[in-house]
Amino acid sequence: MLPRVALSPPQLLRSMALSPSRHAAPVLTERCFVAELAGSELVYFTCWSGSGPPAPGGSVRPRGFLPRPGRCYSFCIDAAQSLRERVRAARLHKQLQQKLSQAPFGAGCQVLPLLSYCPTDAAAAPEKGFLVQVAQAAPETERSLEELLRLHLPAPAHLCVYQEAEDGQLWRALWRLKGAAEGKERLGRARVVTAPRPDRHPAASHLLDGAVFCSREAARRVLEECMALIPEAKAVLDLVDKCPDLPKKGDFPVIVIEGLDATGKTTVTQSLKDSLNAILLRSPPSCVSQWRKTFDDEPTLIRRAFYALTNYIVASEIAKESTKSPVIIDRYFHSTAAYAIATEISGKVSDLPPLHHPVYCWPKDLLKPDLVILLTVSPEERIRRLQGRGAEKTREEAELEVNSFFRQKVEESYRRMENPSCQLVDASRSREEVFENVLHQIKKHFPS
Ligand SMILES: Nc1nc2c(ncn2[C@@H]2O[C@H](COP(=O)(O)OP(=O)(O)OP(=O)(O)O)[C@@H](O)[C@H]2O)c(=O)[nH]1
Ligand SMILES: Nc1ncnc2c1ncn2[C@@H]1O[C@H](COP(=O)(O)OP(=O)(O)O)[C@@H](O)[C@H]1O
Repeated sequence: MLPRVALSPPQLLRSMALSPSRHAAPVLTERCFVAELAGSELVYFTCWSGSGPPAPGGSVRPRGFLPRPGRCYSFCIDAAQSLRERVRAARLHKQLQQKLSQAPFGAGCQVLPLLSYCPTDAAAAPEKGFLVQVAQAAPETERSLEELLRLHLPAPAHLCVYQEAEDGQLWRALWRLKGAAEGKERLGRARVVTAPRPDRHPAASHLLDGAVFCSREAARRVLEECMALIPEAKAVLDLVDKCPDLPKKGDFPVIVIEGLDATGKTTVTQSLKDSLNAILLRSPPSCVSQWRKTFDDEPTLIRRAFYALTNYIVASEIAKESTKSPVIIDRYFHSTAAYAIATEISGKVSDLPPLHHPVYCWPKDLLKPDLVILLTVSPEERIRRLQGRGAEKTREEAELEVNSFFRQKVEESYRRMENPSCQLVDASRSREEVFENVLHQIKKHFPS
């Protein structure tokens, strides 16, 4: 069983918006929340226990929140401070996500990502949790949820229950779950109102070194913390530690081909290898393939640290090979960053961090290629090719297929990458035309 994560009552009471006294001027709670509803719609809300009308922006009941006549629950896992606690909290969140996708929660429950954040302090780490919408309020579902929290969260665990009152208002009750035998105690009740949409997605300021790693050391520290939990972490670190720091690129051209799966990277890179008499590398490299499934099943913090470190392993190969011949790479840092950003930033393209955000910048200690080409095809053409290829999909590839909003966020994140940015090539044409267009980009970049 995973270690427990401390949920201090003050953080919960703070999110309960217990105003100092019922007659004090009503204030919005310190904590606000954002949930990703179906269709990647984000709903921002907070709780209000003041007696007067809520402040502007906090007076409307958030829509799409509570299925009628159903019920809604939520809980968050405290944003731990130390890296060790962050690793354990991330794995606990992943474990709870898996439990909530199984019976007895499966069919009648919609489990939505929830983020709790402090609107007045962007530096305060957001807390990840879940909003569980239940189509038909049923005591056994509530009991199962309470049991899940009692089992995995530190005692006393806390659960928020949302209900519609006779006046049509949405109310949230905060319950402290004591031991199974002692039942539970209601700590307070507050109205749920919309919260002002922040200028930036609450997760944006915590992407760096939480999902997109901007240094080998930052990624390395995460896997070091995992060694006691994931045996393969040590094997990956041993490989990384054999790689020189800051390997230098050789004199031959280093060209990366990027793009969503089935855009034609494998086809183009193979043709480039033959026509340029180049060495073809891939990220992640084959030497870590056997551990990929293990890390693909881990939460973002750990999974992205793994992919980031594999880029440093490839970098040492690039340094070596580019002294002898041109090097073509199938995926590199831009794939790692684009998938991490699109996974961590809920909502749509408009919710991504703005252009020139540091998360789109190349890590200073990662060997930089001369040219990055992004293959783009229409969604329809991509699906056609995927079906034609019949390849086994990663979970993200499956997600790309069903969730066009996720795909659009990955694509847009690729396009926002800087230093180097991506040169776009329309890859929806014939293999020959696409190859000609890629060669044209390369000749433009390397005139001599
Ligand atoms: N290479 C790479 N893949 C990632 C990363 N993060 C997530 N992925 C997932 O891994 C899939 C691609 O894995 P690859 O090993 O490149 O397999 P592939 O056959 O080359 O993928 P495609 O050719 O694009 O279909 C992506 O579609 C993502 O679902 C990353 O940092 N690097
Ligand atoms: N320009 C193209 N036109 C039509 N089909 C293509 C083209 N390029 C690749 N394909 C086919 O599409 C599928 C995916 O191509 P692949 O090179 O494996 O993409 P990726 O490596 O990006 O996943 C393969 O079946 C491939 O034969």
